[in-house]
Amino acid sequence: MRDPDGLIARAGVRGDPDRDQHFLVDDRVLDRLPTYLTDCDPERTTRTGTEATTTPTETATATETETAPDTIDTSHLLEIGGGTGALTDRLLELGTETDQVTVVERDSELASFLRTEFSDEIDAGRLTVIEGDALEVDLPEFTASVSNLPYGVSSEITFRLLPEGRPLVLMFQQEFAERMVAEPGTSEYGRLSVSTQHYADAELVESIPKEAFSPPPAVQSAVVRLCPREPDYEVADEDFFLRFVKALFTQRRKTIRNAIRNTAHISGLDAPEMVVDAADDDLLQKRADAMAPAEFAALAELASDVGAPEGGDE
Ligand SMILES: C[S@@+](CC[C@H](N)C(=O)[O-])C[C@H]1O[C@@H](n2cnc3c(N)ncnc32)[C@H](O)[C@@H]1O
Repeated sequence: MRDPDGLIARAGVRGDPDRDQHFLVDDRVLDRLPTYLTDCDPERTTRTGTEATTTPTETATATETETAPDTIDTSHLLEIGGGTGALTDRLLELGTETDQVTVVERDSELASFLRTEFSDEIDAGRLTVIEGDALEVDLPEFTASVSNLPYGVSSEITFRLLPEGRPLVLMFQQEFAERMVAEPGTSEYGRLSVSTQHYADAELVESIPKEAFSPPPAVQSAVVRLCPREPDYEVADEDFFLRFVKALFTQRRKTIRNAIRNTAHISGLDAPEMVVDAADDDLLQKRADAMAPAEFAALAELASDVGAPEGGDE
């Protein structure tokens, strides 16, 4: 296993916080990160649409004809933000000789170092280094991702990965991680919680002190495990649902009744008053931060039916 301080020394770099460069230097944390993947239930990680099983009958049929996987598929791991390769090294160790890792790194000096440091693994076809912005490059068909994300774009990257329906173990700033996993009725609960949990079961599995990084970030970090699954509600128009949730949380201190009326320009609702007339009175008296995801979904379906949402910008 490569020593993280040795990698930084060989790369001849100092992490630049202005470019989201905080390299993990704690071996124990590096060792633990990939292990968190294994706690996702492989039988439930079927969110990518075509494979999803929705009824008991369909599930029974599927298990008769296919063998359900008993472990998470780590045959192609994706890492966003490779840095000097300390985590890349652990991900390569996790797989067999035929498994692959793809790492995306925006910094050309670091990408070049990764190509030199891991030339054997690249030659063996086990590692691909993509130099570029993780928000723009084409991503491979990965089976899972473990990444210490660049915090400046962690939200955008996460919502690029989540719809892919793969198990993810991602490092965030602590406060962001707490908002992702928050439950209704808490001060951390908001649009980020509902949007995240629409795609996956989200769990904060470990807080990481600043000293685990070089250079240390300004705030504590946290690891979130995201196990993909279908939500326990149905929405016909996912884009509208997410836009509607975003709209209602812009008025989190108002009742849902007033929030629906005040945010039609965000949600795209054509007839907000018709939605208010049709919705349940108890629900309309709630505030957004007390609404469970399934309640947002039911309201979004009603709004789709009676309020005629039009396309809008995310
Ligand atoms: C927090 S560091 C993690 C480095 C390494 N994985 C580790 O754990 O030590 C984030 C890395 O992402 C890179 N990065 C920053 N913005 C990026 C982007 N938009 N796309 C891809 N990589 C990015 C940085 O250069 C840095 O190497």
